[in-house]
Amino acid sequence: MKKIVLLGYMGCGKSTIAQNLSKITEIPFLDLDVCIEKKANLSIKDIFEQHGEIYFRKLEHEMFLELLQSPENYIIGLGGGTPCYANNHLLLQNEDLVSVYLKASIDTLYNRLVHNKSKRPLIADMNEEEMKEFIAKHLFDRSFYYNHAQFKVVVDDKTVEETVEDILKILA
Ligand SMILES: Nc1ncnc2c1ncn2[C@@H]1O[C@H](COP(=O)(O)OP(=O)(O)O)[C@@H](O)[C@H]1O
Ligand SMILES: O=C(O)C1=C[C@@H](OP(=O)(O)O)[C@@H](O)[C@H](O)C1
Ligand SMILES: [Mg+2]
Repeated sequence: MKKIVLLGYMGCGKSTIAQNLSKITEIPFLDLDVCIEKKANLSIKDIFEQHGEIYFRKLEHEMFLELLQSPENYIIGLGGGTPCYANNHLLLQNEDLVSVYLKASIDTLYNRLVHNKSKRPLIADMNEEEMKEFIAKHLFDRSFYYNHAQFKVVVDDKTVEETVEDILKILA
């Protein structure tokens, strides 16, 4: 059994899907953001506010390496930006793991994030119009990195259960 790494834009469902996949497979689940928060003893929002994004990206890279080097098996939910910094995208192609890009459209992401942005410092202060434009541009920039995943699952119009099913098929 290999480590399973879920990636994709903010709001695509990494944390939600990882948790549900964990229940079915009985493989423990770790959320990279939660691991960073525990280690830094600060919320993601406070890390950004007190130390800035570059410091966060350093912690994120270190924690990603630490989890990948652990001898135990995990389902790991990355942060939306994880593959896009510190050459983390190259780690997604490691044969010791299975990486899955949860691909969502701009509309899906916008609809999920619009009422769910306060803990996400990159979008927390944006109004609805700014957010839609930001997501569109940002997703375009980041797709290059997300496309380094070994597998892709389109999540638009799917229930949590349907997306989990799609990932189970990849793992079978
Ligand atoms: N079909 C679905 N799959 C995944 N998440 C969904 C779905 N429908 C609604 N949601 C909601 O979208 C949000 C996804 O957020 P989250 O799992 O934190 O994503 P990420 O970790 O990728 O940022 C959650 O609030 C979740 O309840
Ligand atoms: O896209 C990003 O750069 C970020 C996504 C967040 O994780 P989620 O994708 O789980 O919201 C979190 O790591 C941080 O706010 C930065
Ligand atoms: Mg998350």
